[in-house]
Amino acid sequence: MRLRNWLFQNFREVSQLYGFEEIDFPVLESEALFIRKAGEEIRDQLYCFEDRGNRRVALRPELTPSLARLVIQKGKSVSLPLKWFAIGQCWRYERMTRGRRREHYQWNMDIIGVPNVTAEAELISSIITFFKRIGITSSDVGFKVSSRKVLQEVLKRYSVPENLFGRVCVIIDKLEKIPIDDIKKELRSAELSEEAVEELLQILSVKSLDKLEEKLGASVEALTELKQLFSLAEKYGYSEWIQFDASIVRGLAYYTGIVFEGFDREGKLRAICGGGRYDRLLSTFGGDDLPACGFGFGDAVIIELLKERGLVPELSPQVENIVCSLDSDLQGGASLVAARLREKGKTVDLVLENKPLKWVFKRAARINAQRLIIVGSAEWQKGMVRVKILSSGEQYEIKVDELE
Ligand SMILES: Nc1ccc(Br)nc1
Repeated sequence: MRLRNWLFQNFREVSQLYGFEEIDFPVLESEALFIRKAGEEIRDQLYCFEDRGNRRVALRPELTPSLARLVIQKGKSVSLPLKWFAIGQCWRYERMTRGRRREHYQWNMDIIGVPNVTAEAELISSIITFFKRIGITSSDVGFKVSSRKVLQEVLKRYSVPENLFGRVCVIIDKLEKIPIDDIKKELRSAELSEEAVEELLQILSVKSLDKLEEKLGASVEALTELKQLFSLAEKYGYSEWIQFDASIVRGLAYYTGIVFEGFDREGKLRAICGGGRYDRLLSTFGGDDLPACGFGFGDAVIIELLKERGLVPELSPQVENIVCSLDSDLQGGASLVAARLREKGKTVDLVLENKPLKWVFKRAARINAQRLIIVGSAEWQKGMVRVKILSSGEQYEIKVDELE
């Protein structure tokens, strides 16, 4: 819990550093919010059920659909751009045999109402700021960046219907996760011609913007946007963190433009975070479309990375005072001393039972108390208590009123 609080504190401080407002949504939503027909894993693993009102509901697997619903609900009552962040528990339903977690926490930052790539550049910058705060450098982690407009351009040239776009992206996202022949089979089952499949896989292997320009031509929007993003990255000073990689499409069907994911350069871990532009999501829920982009950053892989790099912080419990009485009829005195110290904002662990001093010293060490305050009858008669500084062993008597 201390490690989680430390992580979330950093999420929050970075979000506030970038001027984002915190929001939250219900963990339980209508199942319909997450029903998409693009064959996504997030759909297959939906933690859904029927509630006592016979409603189909689900524990949210991600936060973005709830954010979209909230933007629509707020409608004209909020002024754009919206810069919102949330840290929320998300769920999936997997068989326990897989031994994987069913719940995790995700930090999300989203910018609603900004159509140009300055929004994506800002989001990537915020994640890099987070990494730097916790000691992760560009030699530990990088970002693979691409745009789904690359795929869209290819599909258009092979007249693949628009409504297949999300599904094709979800299939492509499985590259390097399932055999290439299965990818080809799934693409063919999505009615892509043999030629379209080959051209698609060809373009996905492109690793430089120059090469992409050779393939697609300089005027293609995908290219101009990516060039803008890389030029902004240079101004932010984070060029060494990002690289173009056409194979990055991300596995969520609703992305429509720039997509990015944070990866560990040693290649041992799954993606650390990911996000992108989703300009068409609001209309899928009956709202008017607004330009939108955002990312999700889970609390699991980052902890594995910190462990790999020996960067997990030492977060021992810390309390300033432990207060005890030497006999049960002085328990009230101990409570009074504790109350006085707490009124002054001092943290106190009050021993609540009549325990021998040996037990108190053990507990003081376990909770890392700085000071032991003993209420004993002799001192109490004089309105005093005995104080022991646990690090130095120094001890002295002091009037209760002078305690601070
Ligand atoms: N979407 C999702 C939810 C929960 C976990 Br654990 N992983 C992914």
